[in-house]
Amino acid sequence: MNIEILKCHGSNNDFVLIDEMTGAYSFSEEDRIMIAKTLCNREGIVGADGILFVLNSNVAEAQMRMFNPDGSEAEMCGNGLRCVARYVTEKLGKDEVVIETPEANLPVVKREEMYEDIPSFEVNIEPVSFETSSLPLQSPHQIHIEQPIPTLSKDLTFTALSVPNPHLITVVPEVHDENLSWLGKVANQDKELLPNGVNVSYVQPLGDQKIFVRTYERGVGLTNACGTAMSASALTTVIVEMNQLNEEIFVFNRGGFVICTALKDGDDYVIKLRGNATYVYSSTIQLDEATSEITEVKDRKLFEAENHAYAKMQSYAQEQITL
Ligand SMILES: N[C@@H](CCC[C@H](N)C(=O)O)C(=O)O
Repeated sequence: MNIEILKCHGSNNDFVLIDEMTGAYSFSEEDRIMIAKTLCNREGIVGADGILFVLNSNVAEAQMRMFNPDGSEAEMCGNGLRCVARYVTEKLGKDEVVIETPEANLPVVKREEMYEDIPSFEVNIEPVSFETSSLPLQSPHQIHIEQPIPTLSKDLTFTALSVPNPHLITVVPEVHDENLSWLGKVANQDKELLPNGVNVSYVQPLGDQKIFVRTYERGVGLTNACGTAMSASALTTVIVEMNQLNEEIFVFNRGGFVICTALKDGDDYVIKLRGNATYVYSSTIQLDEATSEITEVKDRKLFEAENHAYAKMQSYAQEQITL
């Protein structure tokens, strides 16, 4: 099969976007899983942290389905949603649209550039739940905020929340990649504790309304950034009174930065996630269904100017982390 792909990223959390609205595809669920495993493979020709399938919707301007490199489908993807937001708004010539996702129809809007020449979008991250049953997490607590999980760590405390994909957040004085990687693997192997797996994040405070977040993503491993994890982390720092509700929180990561604002509407929280949506290249690939191998890549078009602009933003972000 021939598939037109758009390689894109949010905070260097990179995706392959496939437009099923205009492309004459008729993918089965098995096809989508195979496509995710094949195209995300870092040892293959493309390599990515996930696939964004953009489909028609009966209730919104478009629908997003996100698949991890292991072929599992996620309830939500914050960085990916910004890329889909850009793709759909540009395609329809609008500044804001609603995107259907597995658990919510979410408003997305084009915003002023957060850095020179960086296309920037804001998306809603919701529904948010602190009920342990929403992840689910096997816990003696109905709400698990800054509590230990003895099978994961003797020293750390964790906050569990779904946004609506599942997250465990732990605030640490310093981020150690090896520890996080170990913790992420153990948490995702323990199906009694976390039957649906979990995204695990370390949050390092950097000052007033400023944090650094590193995430082990379910179905992927350590990534440069995870939009839902940064949103869940920002909200967690508000809940533990480290940062302020209704105020912008600058969230730095390995691939750049985003701006999160946690809001409360009655009893419900919602997080606004603002950040880049950058196109890397587009091309057409030929995928052999029998062998699941990419046999040809053609018409590769690199988005040189915006990649150059993003490199500048990333250098700025890395400077902020080390200040
Ligand atoms: N990188 C994404 C989250 C992708 C899904 C995640 N790995 C999961 O399985 O929940 C983001 O930007 O939110």
